[in-house]
Amino acid sequence: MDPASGLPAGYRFRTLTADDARAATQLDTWAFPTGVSLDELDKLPSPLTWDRTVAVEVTREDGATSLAAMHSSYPFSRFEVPGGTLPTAGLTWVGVHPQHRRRGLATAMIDRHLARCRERGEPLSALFAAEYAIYGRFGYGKAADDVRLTIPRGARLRDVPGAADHTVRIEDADRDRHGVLVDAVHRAAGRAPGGLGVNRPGWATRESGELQAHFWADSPAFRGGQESRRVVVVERDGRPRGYALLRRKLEWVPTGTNGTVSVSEAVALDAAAARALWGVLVDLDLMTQTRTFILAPDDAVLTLLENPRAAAQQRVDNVWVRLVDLPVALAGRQYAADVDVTLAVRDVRLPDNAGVWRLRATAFGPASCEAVDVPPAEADLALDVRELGAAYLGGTSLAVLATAGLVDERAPGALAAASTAFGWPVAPVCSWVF
Ligand SMILES: CC(=O)SCCNC(=O)CCNC(=O)[C@H](O)C(C)(C)COP(=O)(O)OP(=O)(O)OC[C@H]1O[C@@H](n2cnc3c(N)ncnc32)[C@H](O)[C@@H]1OP(=O)(O)O
Repeated sequence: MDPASGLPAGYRFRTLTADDARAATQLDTWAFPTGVSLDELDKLPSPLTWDRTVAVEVTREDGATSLAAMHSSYPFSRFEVPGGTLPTAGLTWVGVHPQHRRRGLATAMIDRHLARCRERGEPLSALFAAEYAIYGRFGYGKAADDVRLTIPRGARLRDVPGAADHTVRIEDADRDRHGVLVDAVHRAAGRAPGGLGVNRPGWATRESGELQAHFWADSPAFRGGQESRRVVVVERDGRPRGYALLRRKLEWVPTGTNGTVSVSEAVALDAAAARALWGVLVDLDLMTQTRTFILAPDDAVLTLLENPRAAAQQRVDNVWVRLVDLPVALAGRQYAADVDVTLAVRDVRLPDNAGVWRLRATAFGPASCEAVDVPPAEADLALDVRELGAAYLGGTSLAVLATAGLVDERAPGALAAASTAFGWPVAPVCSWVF
Protein backbone atom coordinates (compact mmCIF):
# COMPACT_ATOMS: atom_id res chain seq x y z
CA MET A 1 0.00 0.00 0.00
CA ASP A 2 1.20 3.51 -0.80
CA PRO A 3 1.24 5.31 2.58
CA ALA A 4 0.58 8.72 0.99
CA SER A 5 -2.55 7.76 -0.94
CA GLY A 6 -3.65 4.70 1.03
CA LEU A 7 -4.08 2.92 -2.31
CA PRO A 8 -2.75 -0.55 -3.14
CA ALA A 9 0.32 -0.67 -5.39
CA GLY A 10 -0.41 0.15 -9.04
CA TYR A 11 -3.32 2.53 -8.36
CA ARG A 12 -3.25 6.32 -8.19
CA PHE A 13 -5.69 9.18 -7.70
CA ARG A 14 -6.57 11.63 -10.48
CA THR A 15 -9.01 14.52 -10.30
CA LEU A 16 -11.31 14.28 -13.28
CA THR A 17 -12.43 17.02 -15.65
CA ALA A 18 -15.43 17.46 -17.92
CA ASP A 19 -13.42 15.65 -20.62
CA ASP A 20 -13.70 12.50 -18.50
CA ALA A 21 -17.50 12.60 -18.40
CA ARG A 22 -18.04 9.56 -20.62
CA ALA A 23 -15.40 7.46 -18.84
CA ALA A 24 -16.93 8.38 -15.48
CA THR A 25 -20.39 7.45 -16.69
CA GLN A 26 -19.04 4.19 -18.06
CA LEU A 27 -17.51 3.33 -14.70
CA ASP A 28 -20.80 4.24 -13.07
CA THR A 29 -22.62 1.71 -15.26
CA TRP A 30 -20.22 -0.97 -14.00
CA ALA A 31 -20.91 -0.01 -10.39
CA PHE A 32 -24.68 0.53 -10.89
CA PRO A 33 -26.00 -1.76 -13.63
CA THR A 34 -29.37 -0.04 -14.20
CA GLY A 35 -29.68 -1.24 -17.80
CA VAL A 36 -29.79 2.27 -19.25
CA SER A 37 -27.27 2.39 -22.09
CA LEU A 38 -24.09 4.42 -21.93
CA ASP A 39 -25.23 6.41 -24.97
CA GLU A 40 -28.49 7.38 -23.25
CA LEU A 41 -26.68 8.25 -20.03
CA ASP A 42 -24.14 10.25 -21.96
CA LYS A 43 -26.88 12.53 -23.30
CA LEU A 44 -27.79 13.62 -19.78
CA PRO A 45 -26.08 16.68 -18.30
CA SER A 46 -23.62 15.42 -15.69
CA PRO A 47 -24.53 16.46 -12.13
CA LEU A 48 -20.91 16.30 -11.02
CA THR A 49 -18.74 19.16 -9.82
CA TRP A 50 -15.55 18.20 -11.60
CA ASP A 51 -12.96 19.66 -9.24
CA ARG A 52 -14.52 17.50 -6.50
CA THR A 53 -14.58 14.36 -8.63
CA VAL A 54 -11.68 11.99 -8.13
CA ALA A 55 -10.95 8.70 -9.83
CA VAL A 56 -8.61 5.87 -9.02
CA GLU A 57 -6.64 5.03 -12.15
CA VAL A 58 -4.87 1.83 -12.97
CA THR A 59 -2.43 1.00 -15.75
CA ARG A 60 -3.48 -2.09 -17.65
CA GLU A 61 -1.12 -4.76 -19.00
CA ASP A 62 -1.33 -3.18 -22.47
CA GLY A 63 -0.06 0.08 -21.01
CA ALA A 64 -3.35 1.95 -21.30
CA THR A 65 -4.89 3.53 -18.22
CA SER A 66 -8.47 3.00 -17.10
CA LEU A 67 -10.68 4.10 -14.24
CA ALA A 68 -10.93 1.50 -11.49
CA ALA A 69 -12.97 3.59 -9.07
CA MET A 70 -14.31 7.08 -8.49
CA HIS A 71 -16.14 9.32 -6.05
CA SER A 72 -17.43 12.85 -6.02
CA SER A 73 -19.18 15.25 -3.68
CA TYR A 74 -21.70 18.03 -4.02
CA PRO A 75 -20.92 21.31 -2.30
CA PHE A 76 -23.85 22.13 -0.04
CA SER A 77 -22.99 25.54 1.35
CA ARG A 78 -26.19 25.68 3.40
CA PHE A 79 -27.04 22.15 4.54
CA GLU A 80 -29.76 22.46 7.18
CA VAL A 81 -28.71 21.36 10.66
CA PRO A 82 -30.87 21.93 13.76
CA GLY A 83 -31.31 25.68 14.06
CA GLY A 84 -28.87 26.67 11.31
CA THR A 85 -26.87 25.62 8.29
CA LEU A 86 -23.33 24.31 7.82
CA PRO A 87 -21.16 23.74 4.74
CA THR A 88 -21.46 20.06 3.97
CA ALA A 89 -19.96 17.73 1.39
CA GLY A 90 -22.58 15.44 -0.12
CA LEU A 91 -20.58 12.31 -0.93
CA THR A 92 -21.84 10.71 -4.13
CA TRP A 93 -20.97 8.50 -7.11
CA VAL A 94 -18.81 6.18 -5.01
CA GLY A 95 -18.18 3.30 -7.35
CA VAL A 96 -15.55 0.62 -7.81
CA HIS A 97 -15.31 -1.49 -10.95
CA PRO A 98 -16.20 -5.10 -9.97
CA GLN A 99 -12.79 -6.26 -11.11
CA HIS A 100 -11.10 -4.03 -8.53
CA ARG A 101 -13.45 -4.47 -5.56
CA ARG A 102 -12.44 -5.42 -2.00
CA ARG A 103 -8.86 -4.22 -2.35
CA GLY A 104 -9.35 -1.11 -0.26
CA LEU A 105 -10.06 1.38 -3.08
CA ALA A 106 -13.27 2.66 -1.48
CA THR A 107 -11.53 2.93 1.88
CA ALA A 108 -8.71 5.01 0.39
CA MET A 109 -11.21 7.20 -1.49
CA ILE A 110 -13.31 7.92 1.58
CA ASP A 111 -10.26 8.70 3.70
CA ARG A 112 -9.18 11.12 0.98
CA HIS A 113 -12.67 12.60 0.81
CA LEU A 114 -12.75 13.20 4.58
CA ALA A 115 -9.29 14.80 4.50
CA ARG A 116 -10.38 17.11 1.66
CA CYS A 117 -13.53 18.06 3.59
CA ARG A 118 -11.38 19.22 6.49
CA GLU A 119 -9.10 21.19 4.14
CA ARG A 120 -12.11 22.86 2.52
CA GLY A 121 -13.66 23.74 5.88
CA GLU A 122 -16.65 21.44 5.54
CA PRO A 123 -17.37 20.19 9.06
CA LEU A 124 -19.92 17.63 7.85
CA SER A 125 -20.29 15.07 5.13
CA ALA A 126 -23.64 13.53 4.22
CA LEU A 127 -24.71 10.78 1.83
CA PHE A 128 -27.38 8.37 0.72
CA ALA A 129 -26.18 4.79 1.17
CA ALA A 130 -26.60 2.36 -1.73
CA GLU A 131 -26.33 -0.46 0.82
CA TYR A 132 -26.84 -0.10 4.55
CA ALA A 133 -23.68 -1.99 5.48
CA ILE A 134 -21.16 0.19 3.65
CA TYR A 135 -20.68 3.46 5.54
CA GLY A 136 -20.83 2.85 9.29
CA ARG A 137 -17.20 1.75 9.29
CA PHE A 138 -16.25 5.18 7.91
CA GLY A 139 -18.00 7.00 10.77
CA TYR A 140 -21.26 7.83 8.99
CA GLY A 141 -24.42 7.32 11.02
CA LYS A 142 -27.94 6.95 9.66
CA ALA A 143 -29.33 10.34 10.62
CA ALA A 144 -32.81 10.30 9.10
CA ASP A 145 -35.59 8.10 7.84
CA ASP A 146 -38.16 8.90 5.20
CA VAL A 147 -41.58 7.50 4.44
CA ARG A 148 -42.94 6.34 1.09
CA LEU A 149 -46.72 6.17 0.81
CA THR A 150 -49.19 4.48 -1.51
CA ILE A 151 -52.48 6.33 -1.10
CA PRO A 152 -55.68 5.02 -2.68
CA ARG A 153 -57.45 7.43 -4.99
CA GLY A 154 -60.07 9.51 -3.27
CA ALA A 155 -58.55 9.14 0.19
CA ARG A 156 -60.30 11.71 2.34
CA LEU A 157 -58.30 14.55 3.83
CA ARG A 158 -59.15 16.67 6.86
CA ASP A 159 -60.17 20.24 6.16
CA VAL A 160 -57.75 23.10 6.72
CA PRO A 161 -59.02 26.68 6.81
CA GLY A 162 -57.70 28.62 3.83
CA ALA A 163 -57.04 25.58 1.62
CA ALA A 164 -59.84 26.55 -0.73
CA ASP A 165 -58.25 29.98 -1.25
CA HIS A 166 -55.50 28.41 -3.37
CA THR A 167 -55.45 28.22 -7.12
CA VAL A 168 -53.95 25.19 -8.82
CA ARG A 169 -51.86 24.98 -12.01
CA ILE A 170 -51.11 21.59 -13.60
CA GLU A 171 -48.48 21.92 -16.34
CA ASP A 172 -45.58 20.25 -18.12
CA ALA A 173 -42.58 20.59 -15.80
CA ASP A 174 -40.08 22.91 -17.42
CA ARG A 175 -36.90 24.36 -15.97
CA ASP A 176 -37.30 27.76 -17.66
CA ARG A 177 -40.83 28.11 -16.42
CA HIS A 178 -40.68 26.40 -13.02
CA GLY A 179 -37.02 26.26 -11.99
CA VAL A 180 -36.99 29.48 -9.97
CA LEU A 181 -40.37 28.79 -8.36
CA VAL A 182 -39.50 25.21 -7.37
CA ASP A 183 -36.15 26.31 -5.97
CA ALA A 184 -37.64 29.15 -3.93
CA VAL A 185 -40.39 27.00 -2.42
CA HIS A 186 -37.97 24.13 -1.77
CA ARG A 187 -35.48 26.39 -0.02
CA ALA A 188 -38.19 28.06 2.08
CA ALA A 189 -39.56 24.66 3.10
CA GLY A 190 -36.15 23.74 4.53
CA ARG A 191 -35.93 26.96 6.52
CA ALA A 192 -39.46 26.91 7.91
CA PRO A 193 -41.32 23.68 7.15
CA GLY A 194 -45.08 24.04 7.47
CA GLY A 195 -44.54 27.72 8.30
CA LEU A 196 -43.06 26.73 11.69
CA GLY A 197 -40.37 28.73 13.44
CA VAL A 198 -37.82 25.89 13.30
CA ASN A 199 -36.02 24.48 10.30
CA ARG A 200 -35.93 20.99 8.79
CA PRO A 201 -32.49 19.38 9.41
CA GLY A 202 -31.07 17.33 6.54
CA TRP A 203 -32.67 19.53 3.87
CA ALA A 204 -30.25 20.20 1.02
CA THR A 205 -30.76 22.65 -1.80
CA ARG A 206 -29.71 21.67 -5.31
CA GLU A 207 -27.19 24.48 -5.37
CA SER A 208 -24.87 23.85 -8.29
CA GLY A 209 -25.76 24.61 -11.90
CA GLU A 210 -24.76 21.05 -12.81
CA LEU A 211 -27.19 19.58 -10.30
CA GLN A 212 -29.95 21.87 -11.50
CA ALA A 213 -29.44 20.88 -15.12
CA HIS A 214 -29.39 17.21 -14.20
CA PHE A 215 -32.48 17.53 -12.00
CA TRP A 216 -34.57 19.11 -14.74
CA ALA A 217 -33.47 16.76 -17.52
CA ASP A 218 -36.35 14.43 -18.34
CA SER A 219 -34.89 11.65 -20.47
CA PRO A 220 -37.45 9.07 -21.68
CA ALA A 221 -34.86 6.38 -20.80
CA PHE A 222 -35.55 7.01 -17.11
CA ARG A 223 -39.35 7.20 -17.24
CA GLY A 224 -40.05 3.49 -16.92
CA GLY A 225 -43.02 3.75 -19.29
CA GLN A 226 -44.52 6.69 -17.46
CA GLU A 227 -45.48 10.00 -19.02
CA SER A 228 -43.17 13.02 -19.13
CA ARG A 229 -42.84 15.00 -15.90
CA ARG A 230 -45.68 17.29 -14.83
CA VAL A 231 -45.84 19.89 -12.10
CA VAL A 232 -48.69 20.90 -9.82
CA VAL A 233 -48.29 24.39 -8.38
CA VAL A 234 -50.57 25.75 -5.66
CA GLU A 235 -50.68 29.51 -5.28
CA ARG A 236 -52.33 31.91 -2.90
CA ASP A 237 -52.85 35.54 -3.89
CA GLY A 238 -50.66 34.84 -6.94
CA ARG A 239 -47.74 33.58 -4.86
CA PRO A 240 -46.51 29.94 -5.03
CA ARG A 241 -47.08 28.09 -1.75
CA GLY A 242 -46.35 24.55 -2.82
CA TYR A 243 -45.57 22.25 -5.73
CA ALA A 244 -45.36 18.61 -6.66
CA LEU A 245 -43.47 16.91 -9.47
CA LEU A 246 -45.17 13.81 -10.81
CA ARG A 247 -45.70 11.35 -13.61
CA ARG A 248 -48.79 9.28 -14.35
CA LYS A 249 -49.05 5.83 -15.86
CA LEU A 250 -52.29 4.36 -17.13
CA GLU A 251 -53.11 0.72 -17.88
CA TRP A 252 -56.39 -0.48 -19.31
CA VAL A 253 -57.59 -3.58 -17.47
CA PRO A 254 -60.83 -5.58 -17.96
CA THR A 255 -62.43 -3.84 -14.99
CA GLY A 256 -61.58 -0.35 -16.21
CA THR A 257 -58.33 1.44 -15.54
CA ASN A 258 -55.36 0.98 -13.31
CA GLY A 259 -53.49 4.23 -12.97
CA THR A 260 -50.60 5.29 -10.78
CA VAL A 261 -49.46 8.80 -9.95
CA SER A 262 -45.79 8.77 -8.96
CA VAL A 263 -44.89 11.87 -6.99
CA SER A 264 -41.15 12.48 -6.93
CA GLU A 265 -41.29 15.60 -4.74
CA ALA A 266 -44.17 17.31 -2.93
CA VAL A 267 -43.43 20.43 -0.93
CA ALA A 268 -45.85 22.86 0.73
CA LEU A 269 -45.11 25.92 2.82
CA ASP A 270 -48.01 25.66 5.27
CA ALA A 271 -50.92 23.44 6.25
CA ALA A 272 -53.45 25.09 3.94
CA ALA A 273 -51.12 24.78 0.95
CA ALA A 274 -50.43 21.14 1.84
CA ARG A 275 -54.18 20.43 1.95
CA ALA A 276 -54.67 22.14 -1.41
CA LEU A 277 -51.76 20.26 -2.98
CA TRP A 278 -52.64 16.79 -1.69
CA GLY A 279 -56.28 17.32 -2.57
CA VAL A 280 -55.12 17.38 -6.20
CA LEU A 281 -52.55 14.58 -5.91
CA VAL A 282 -54.99 11.98 -4.53
CA ASP A 283 -57.79 12.73 -6.95
CA LEU A 284 -56.55 12.68 -10.53
CA ASP A 285 -58.92 11.16 -13.09
CA LEU A 286 -58.32 7.54 -14.22
CA MET A 287 -55.77 7.04 -11.46
CA THR A 288 -56.26 4.39 -8.76
CA GLN A 289 -53.37 5.23 -6.45
CA THR A 290 -50.79 7.88 -5.67
CA ARG A 291 -47.28 6.72 -4.82
CA THR A 292 -44.87 9.09 -3.18
CA PHE A 293 -41.12 9.03 -3.18
CA ILE A 294 -39.41 10.65 -0.18
CA LEU A 295 -41.60 12.25 2.48
CA ALA A 296 -40.53 13.33 5.95
CA PRO A 297 -41.92 11.00 8.63
CA ASP A 298 -43.83 14.03 9.95
CA ASP A 299 -45.04 15.28 6.55
CA ALA A 300 -48.42 17.01 6.81
CA VAL A 301 -50.13 14.50 4.54
CA LEU A 302 -49.79 11.77 7.18
CA THR A 303 -51.82 13.90 9.57
CA LEU A 304 -54.18 15.22 6.91
CA LEU A 305 -55.31 11.74 5.84
CA GLU A 306 -58.57 10.91 7.61
CA ASN A 307 -57.60 7.25 7.55
CA PRO A 308 -53.81 6.89 7.40
CA ARG A 309 -54.25 3.09 7.71
CA ALA A 310 -55.58 3.02 4.17
CA ALA A 311 -52.22 4.23 2.91
CA ALA A 312 -49.42 1.68 2.71
CA GLN A 313 -46.28 3.03 4.35
CA GLN A 314 -42.67 2.07 3.90
CA ARG A 315 -39.91 3.51 6.07
CA VAL A 316 -36.49 3.86 4.43
CA ASP A 317 -33.14 5.16 5.68
CA ASN A 318 -32.61 8.64 4.32
CA VAL A 319 -29.55 10.81 4.77
CA TRP A 320 -26.42 9.63 6.64
CA VAL A 321 -24.13 12.11 8.43
CA ARG A 322 -20.42 12.10 9.28
CA LEU A 323 -18.96 14.65 11.68
CA VAL A 324 -15.72 15.70 9.98
CA ASP A 325 -14.76 18.56 12.31
CA LEU A 326 -16.44 17.55 15.54
CA PRO A 327 -16.21 20.76 17.62
CA VAL A 328 -17.31 22.94 14.70
CA ALA A 329 -20.18 20.60 13.91
CA LEU A 330 -21.41 20.30 17.51
CA ALA A 331 -21.15 24.04 18.15
CA GLY A 332 -22.71 24.75 14.75
CA ARG A 333 -26.18 23.42 15.55
CA GLN A 334 -28.74 24.40 18.15
CA TYR A 335 -30.15 22.14 20.84
CA ALA A 336 -33.73 21.66 22.00
CA ALA A 337 -32.88 22.01 25.70
CA ASP A 338 -30.15 23.45 27.90
CA VAL A 339 -27.27 21.03 28.04
CA ASP A 340 -23.84 20.74 29.65
CA VAL A 341 -22.34 17.34 29.01
CA THR A 342 -18.94 15.73 28.44
CA LEU A 343 -18.67 13.23 25.60
CA ALA A 344 -15.85 10.69 25.20
CA VAL A 345 -15.75 10.17 21.45
CA ARG A 346 -13.98 7.40 19.54
CA ASP A 347 -12.98 8.15 15.94
CA VAL A 348 -10.48 5.80 14.35
CA ARG A 349 -10.42 7.46 10.91
CA LEU A 350 -10.22 11.11 12.04
CA PRO A 351 -8.21 11.08 15.29
CA ASP A 352 -8.58 14.88 15.72
CA ASN A 353 -12.21 14.16 16.62
CA ALA A 354 -11.31 11.59 19.26
CA GLY A 355 -11.12 12.64 22.89
CA VAL A 356 -13.31 14.19 25.52
CA TRP A 357 -15.45 17.16 24.51
CA ARG A 358 -17.56 19.44 26.65
CA LEU A 359 -20.74 20.53 24.92
CA ARG A 360 -22.66 23.44 26.40
CA ALA A 361 -25.77 25.03 24.95
CA THR A 362 -28.86 26.95 25.91
CA ALA A 363 -32.16 25.78 24.44
CA PHE A 364 -32.54 27.10 20.87
CA GLY A 365 -29.58 29.41 21.54
CA PRO A 366 -25.82 29.42 21.14
CA ALA A 367 -23.68 26.34 21.72
CA SER A 368 -19.99 25.74 22.38
CA CYS A 369 -17.83 22.67 22.20
CA GLU A 370 -14.29 22.42 23.53
CA ALA A 371 -11.76 19.71 24.26
CA VAL A 372 -11.36 19.07 28.00
CA ASP A 373 -8.64 17.35 29.95
CA VAL A 374 -10.82 14.61 31.42
CA PRO A 375 -10.01 10.89 31.23
CA PRO A 376 -12.45 9.20 28.81
CA ALA A 377 -13.64 6.89 31.60
CA GLU A 378 -14.85 9.94 33.53
CA ALA A 379 -16.85 11.57 30.72
CA ASP A 380 -20.64 11.68 31.14
CA LEU A 381 -21.29 9.70 27.94
CA ALA A 382 -19.06 7.59 25.69
CA LEU A 383 -19.81 6.81 22.06
CA ASP A 384 -18.38 6.35 18.59
CA VAL A 385 -18.43 9.23 16.11
CA ARG A 386 -20.86 7.14 14.03
CA GLU A 387 -23.47 7.38 16.79
CA LEU A 388 -22.92 11.12 17.05
CA GLY A 389 -23.58 11.35 13.30
CA ALA A 390 -26.80 9.37 13.73
CA ALA A 391 -28.00 11.70 16.50
CA TYR A 392 -26.71 14.92 14.95
CA LEU A 393 -29.79 15.98 12.96
CA GLY A 394 -32.16 15.21 15.84
CA GLY A 395 -33.75 12.19 14.18
CA THR A 396 -32.13 9.43 16.25
CA SER A 397 -32.30 9.50 20.02
CA LEU A 398 -29.08 8.92 21.96
CA ALA A 399 -31.23 6.99 24.46
CA VAL A 400 -32.39 4.64 21.70
CA LEU A 401 -28.77 4.10 20.66
CA ALA A 402 -27.97 3.39 24.33
CA THR A 403 -30.61 0.65 24.43
CA ALA A 404 -28.49 -1.14 21.81
CA GLY A 405 -25.33 -0.55 23.83
CA LEU A 406 -24.00 2.05 21.39
CA VAL A 407 -23.91 4.91 23.90
CA ASP A 408 -22.51 4.38 27.37
CA GLU A 409 -23.87 6.52 30.20
CA ARG A 410 -21.33 7.07 32.96
CA ALA A 411 -23.02 9.96 34.80
CA PRO A 412 -26.61 9.16 35.82
CA GLY A 413 -29.07 11.55 34.16
CA ALA A 414 -26.66 12.58 31.41
CA LEU A 415 -28.28 10.35 28.80
CA ALA A 416 -31.80 11.68 29.29
CA ALA A 417 -30.58 15.28 29.30
CA ALA A 418 -28.40 14.86 26.21
CA SER A 419 -31.08 12.88 24.34
CA THR A 420 -33.61 15.66 24.91
CA ALA A 421 -31.13 18.34 23.86
CA PHE A 422 -30.03 16.53 20.69
CA GLY A 423 -33.68 16.11 19.60
CA TRP A 424 -35.47 18.56 17.35
CA PRO A 425 -39.17 19.45 16.91
CA VAL A 426 -39.12 18.71 13.17
CA ALA A 427 -37.97 15.36 11.76
CA PRO A 428 -34.86 15.48 9.58
CA VAL A 429 -35.12 14.54 5.93
CA CYS A 430 -33.56 15.28 2.57
CA SER A 431 -36.26 15.40 -0.11
CA TRP A 432 -34.09 14.07 -2.96
CA VAL A 433 -31.41 11.43 -3.34
CA PHE A 434 -27.95 12.73 -4.14
C1 LIG B 1 -22.63 7.63 -1.32
C2 LIG B 1 -22.65 6.64 -2.49
O1 LIG B 1 -22.16 6.93 -3.52
S1 LIG B 1 -23.38 5.10 -2.25
C3 LIG B 1 -22.81 4.11 -3.60
C4 LIG B 1 -21.89 3.01 -3.23
N1 LIG B 1 -21.55 2.27 -4.44
C5 LIG B 1 -22.13 1.10 -4.79
O2 LIG B 1 -22.94 0.53 -4.06
C6 LIG B 1 -21.78 0.56 -6.16
C7 LIG B 1 -21.42 -0.93 -6.14
N2 LIG B 1 -20.37 -1.23 -5.14
C8 LIG B 1 -19.12 -0.75 -5.24
O3 LIG B 1 -18.77 0.00 -6.12
C9 LIG B 1 -18.11 -1.21 -4.20
O4 LIG B 1 -18.38 -2.55 -3.86
C10 LIG B 1 -18.10 -0.37 -2.89
C11 LIG B 1 -17.87 1.11 -3.24
C12 LIG B 1 -19.42 -0.49 -2.12
C13 LIG B 1 -16.98 -0.87 -1.98
O5 LIG B 1 -15.76 -0.69 -2.65
P1 LIG B 1 -14.48 -1.60 -2.31
O6 LIG B 1 -13.31 -0.93 -2.92
O7 LIG B 1 -14.75 -3.01 -2.63
O8 LIG B 1 -14.42 -1.44 -0.71
P2 LIG B 1 -13.14 -1.72 0.20
O9 LIG B 1 -12.29 -2.77 -0.44
O10 LIG B 1 -12.47 -0.45 0.56
O11 LIG B 1 -13.88 -2.34 1.48
C14 LIG B 1 -13.72 -1.84 2.78
C15 LIG B 1 -14.50 -2.69 3.73
O12 LIG B 1 -15.90 -2.50 3.49
C16 LIG B 1 -16.53 -3.77 3.26
N3 LIG B 1 -17.53 -3.58 2.24
C17 LIG B 1 -17.36 -2.99 1.05
N4 LIG B 1 -18.51 -2.97 0.36
C18 LIG B 1 -19.42 -3.56 1.15
C19 LIG B 1 -20.80 -3.86 1.00
N5 LIG B 1 -21.44 -3.53 -0.15
N6 LIG B 1 -21.44 -4.46 2.00
C20 LIG B 1 -20.78 -4.78 3.14
N7 LIG B 1 -19.47 -4.53 3.34
C21 LIG B 1 -18.80 -3.94 2.36
C22 LIG B 1 -15.41 -4.66 2.78
O13 LIG B 1 -15.70 -6.01 3.01
C23 LIG B 1 -14.24 -4.19 3.58
O14 LIG B 1 -14.33 -4.73 4.89
P3 LIG B 1 -13.03 -5.16 5.73
O15 LIG B 1 -12.22 -3.89 5.90
O16 LIG B 1 -13.57 -5.68 7.01
O17 LIG B 1 -12.32 -6.15 4.88
